[in-house]
Amino acid sequence: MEYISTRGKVGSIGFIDAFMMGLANDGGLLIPKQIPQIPIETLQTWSKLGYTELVYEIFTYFTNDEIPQEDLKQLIADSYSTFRHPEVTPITKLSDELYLLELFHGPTFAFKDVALQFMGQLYSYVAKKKGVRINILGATSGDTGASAIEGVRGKDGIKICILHPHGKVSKVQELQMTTVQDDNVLNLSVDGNFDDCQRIIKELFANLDFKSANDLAAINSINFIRIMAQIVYYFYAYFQVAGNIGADKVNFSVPTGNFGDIFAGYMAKRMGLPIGKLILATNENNILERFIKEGVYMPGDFRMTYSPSMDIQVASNFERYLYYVLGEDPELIAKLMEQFKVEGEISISSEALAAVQSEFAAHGVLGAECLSTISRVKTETNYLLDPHSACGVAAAQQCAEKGEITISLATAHPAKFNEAIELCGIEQQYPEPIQALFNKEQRQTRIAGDKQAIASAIEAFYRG
Ligand SMILES: N[C@@H](CCOP(=O)(O)O)C(=O)O
Repeated sequence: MEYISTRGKVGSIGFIDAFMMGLANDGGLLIPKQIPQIPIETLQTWSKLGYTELVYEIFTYFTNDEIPQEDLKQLIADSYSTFRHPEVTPITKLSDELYLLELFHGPTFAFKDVALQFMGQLYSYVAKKKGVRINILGATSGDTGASAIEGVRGKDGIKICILHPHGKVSKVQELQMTTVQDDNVLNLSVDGNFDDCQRIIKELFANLDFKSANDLAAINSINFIRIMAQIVYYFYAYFQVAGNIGADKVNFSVPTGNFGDIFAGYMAKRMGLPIGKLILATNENNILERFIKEGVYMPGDFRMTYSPSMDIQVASNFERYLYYVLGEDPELIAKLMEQFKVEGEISISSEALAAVQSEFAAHGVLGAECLSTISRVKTETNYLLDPHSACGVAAAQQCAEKGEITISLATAHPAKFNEAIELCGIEQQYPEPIQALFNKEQRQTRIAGDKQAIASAIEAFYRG
C-alpha cells in the first residue's frame, strides 16, 4: 500500500513515511492510493476472529510489509493489553434495533485510546529502530490529548506537546492531561478555542523548515494511522451484531467533531463492510450537519456545549471525504481548500450532495436533547451515557428507519463529563483511576493563542 496526498503534491510514499509525515507536506491529508477491497470469503473468516487478531489482519492491508509480522503482532498485543475489557471494544444491546459500541475501555476512558495506544507503541518502535528523535505536536478538545500523552509518557526518544483550549475541556479531561509529571510531556493551555489550537498546529506542520528542524510528528487524525486503527472496530462491531457477513446492512451512528471517527466508518464501508447509513451526530457546533443537509461547508459561531470534545467548527478529515465524493481530483481539492481559506466556504453541486446523502444522514443534537437522552436512557435501561454518546443515540433515533439495526458509538465514559451528568440529577461513582486524579498535582503552561509564542514555547521544550 502506498499513500498519496489529497492535494496531489506528495506521491506514493510507504507506510512508515506516511506515519512520520502526519500532515502531507503539501498541506493536504494522506490517504491510501487504493482503498483495499476485502473479498466476501475474507470477511467471513474475519467474522470469527478476536479483536487483536482482526486488528492484525486489517493492518496488514495498510502496513505494506514494512513491519515484520512478529513485530507487528507484538505491537498490537502491547497496545491492547492496556484495555480493561477482554473484547477491547464490546457491544451492549440497548434495544432490538439499537446497540452501543463501547469504545471507552482503554486507559483514558475514550475511544481515542484505540488508535493512540497503538501509535504510542509504533512511535517508540520507530524511534528505536531508526534511532531518530520524535517530537509529537497535537491539539485537543480534551480526549485526544489525554490519550496521546498516555500513549507516550516516559518513553525514550519521544517528547509530546499538546495544546488544549483554556477552560474549554472538562475537569477530568484537564486533570488527565495536566497531572502527568513525566519530563517528556508539555501541556499548553491556550487562550482560544480548539479550532485556534488545530489551526496553529496545522500551520506549524505546513511550515516544512519548522517541521523538519523540530522533528515534528502528529497524533491528531490528520495522521492516517489514526483512521486505520479506528476502521477495525467497525468490522468487529458489525460481526458481533450481525453475526456472519451477508446479514442485512447495519447503520452506524457516530458522534463526531473532526470527521475522523465517521471517516473511518466510511473507509470500512468502501472496503466492503455492509454498512447502511452513516449517521453523523453533532452538537450545536453543527457545520458537518449543515454540510450533509445543504451541501454548504461554512463555519458558524463557536459554542461551548455539554459535549466539549465535539466543540469543533473546522473538521480536519472533511478534506479526505471531499476528495472521494468529488471524484478523487487532487487539483480540485487543492483549489477548494484554498478557496475555503480565503472565503470561508465550500459549496458542492446538487449531484454531489445527492451522493453525500446516499451515504450519510445527520442530526445536530442541542443541549436539552443531549441531557434528556441521558436521562431517558438511564431511566429506561439503567445505562449511563456520556454526553457525546448521548448525541450518537439521539441522532440514531432521529435518523434510522423503523426496522433498521443501528450501532451507536459510545465514545467516552460518563465519568469524564460529570458536568453534564449532574445536570441530569444523576450521581455517578468515578472509576478508581479517575477518582485518583483529583489528588494529583497539575502542571501546565498558560499561553496566548498566538502562533509565534506557541512556536517558541514548543521549540524550547523540544530542545531542552
Ligand atoms: N475531539 C478531539 C479533537 C481532536 O480531533 P482528532 O480527530 O484530531 O483527534 C479531542 O478530543 O481532542
